[in-house]
Amino acid sequence: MLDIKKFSKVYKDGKKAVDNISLSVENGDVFGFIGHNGAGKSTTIKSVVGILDFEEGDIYIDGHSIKKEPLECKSKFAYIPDSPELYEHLTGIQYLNFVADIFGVPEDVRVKRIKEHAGMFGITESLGNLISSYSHGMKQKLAITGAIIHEPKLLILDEPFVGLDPKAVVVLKEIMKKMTAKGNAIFFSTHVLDVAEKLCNKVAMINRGKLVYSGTMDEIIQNQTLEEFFMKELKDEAFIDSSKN
Ligand SMILES: Nc1ncnc2c1ncn2[C@@H]1O[C@H](COP(=O)(O)OP(=O)(O)OP(=O)(O)O)[C@@H](O)[C@H]1O
Repeated sequence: MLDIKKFSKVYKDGKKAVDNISLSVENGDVFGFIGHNGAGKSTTIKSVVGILDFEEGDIYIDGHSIKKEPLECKSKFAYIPDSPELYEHLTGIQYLNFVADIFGVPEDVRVKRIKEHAGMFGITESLGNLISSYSHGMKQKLAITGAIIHEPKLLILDEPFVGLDPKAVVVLKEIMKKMTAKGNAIFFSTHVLDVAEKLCNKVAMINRGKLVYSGTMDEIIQNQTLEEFFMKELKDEAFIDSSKN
């Protein structure tokens, strides 16, 4: 569903933020992308969704290259950034109908999905209000409701659990599980390792732009927690670095 192949990203100032990473997300996967601050997660995600361009490697969504066939790719996935920027002058329901129109979601289907997901998040009564009056968490809930209105084959999220209240975290986890049970895939970055451990069947860890692990969660947590694995990987890296000096 998502194939990242030998992808590197160098920013204009010469900073190599991501260095030759490859990974594959398959149908039905809940794939967690973990790493410390500045490791390269958002850079990778923004390149996957076509916001950032890049020279080295390629990224395929359902077999289409984001570089060469961006429109085909964009019809298959939905992306929720860490701080969604929505059209503040629209009401919640106008925004949801706008997204549903873009993706050609039939009236009866969109009504059903809005009722279900806005209801789960508890924002139904606010849908008639302007988005400019929403709190940060409400905007996130609306962005998620909009993103899944066309049942994307691939849902891409950058730090989805930050800023959500505990009930919304439970709801989002439920939505993610339901999506993947239908054979769709999810790729998301997170610092919340205990959620990733419980939710993800696969995980990749990036450290200073390089991939240090990509594989199944089961392999990692045979005799340690994901947090222990994460700390060990970072410690090993620090040891290798200091041994060079
Ligand atoms: N526009 C930019 N120009 C130059 N360097 C950048 C730019 N954006 C990010 N970087 C650098 O690229 C590296 C990776 O940043 P990125 O935002 O991808 O990290 P991240 O893993 O998402 O971090 P966080 O967990 O803090 O969100 C960092 O060293 C960062 O300073």
